[in-house]
Amino acid sequence: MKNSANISAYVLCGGKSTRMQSEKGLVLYKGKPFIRWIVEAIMPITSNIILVTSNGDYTFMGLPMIEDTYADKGPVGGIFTALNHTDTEQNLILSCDVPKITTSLLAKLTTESKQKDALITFLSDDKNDYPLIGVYKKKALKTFSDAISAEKLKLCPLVNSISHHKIIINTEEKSLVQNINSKAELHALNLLDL
Ligand SMILES: Nc1nc2c(ncn2[C@@H]2O[C@H](COP(=O)(O)OP(=O)(O)OP(=O)(O)O)[C@@H](O)[C@H]2O)c(=O)[nH]1
Repeated sequence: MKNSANISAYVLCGGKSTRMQSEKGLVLYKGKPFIRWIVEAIMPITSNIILVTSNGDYTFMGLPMIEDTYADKGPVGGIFTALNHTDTEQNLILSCDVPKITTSLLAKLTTESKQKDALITFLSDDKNDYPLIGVYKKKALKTFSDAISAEKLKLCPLVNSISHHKIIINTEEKSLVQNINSKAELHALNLLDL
């Protein structure tokens, strides 16, 4: 069931892709660009999907695109741009480097987020937080604006410093949230999942 009136989705496609050395959201997993895998996983949750990027190479997706309000502020700047733009309380925010993400994991995230008062709900495991697979309330905007003013641009400490709820993923789900940052990781992914 679509609930596009209640939730927006923003995929962050900015940054430098230094480790991948080519635009991360456009590299191929099983012959399909990362961005397409991610958007297809989001579609059953909401059709209100926006890409946060100024890179015209993403226009083939046929989705709205918005530019960062503040350039070169990393994911914190991308999230600010999304929360400043949105007109929904709930906002699914994803990075463009998680091609194995699934609709069912995103549905778990969005459902739990609605039941919690926390400003941010995101996935986590025993070692890592995954704040770029998260739901951010519009009310979190001030946190991001303050962080940019103070040049506090590290996302993990920031999300842990305000009201948040972590959804602990199980062992099988760990491979679904893997972010692919380099050519070596991409190569391994395509080899393992052939
Ligand atoms: N809109 C926007 N997205 C960003 C920005 N910086 C990073 N991102 C996105 O945030 C996610 C995580 O990015 P990182 O892996 O931390 O950084 P990166 O610049 O993409 O890659 P590296 O240069 O290899 O660190 C990815 O989806 C990026 O596209 C930014 O300044 N603006």
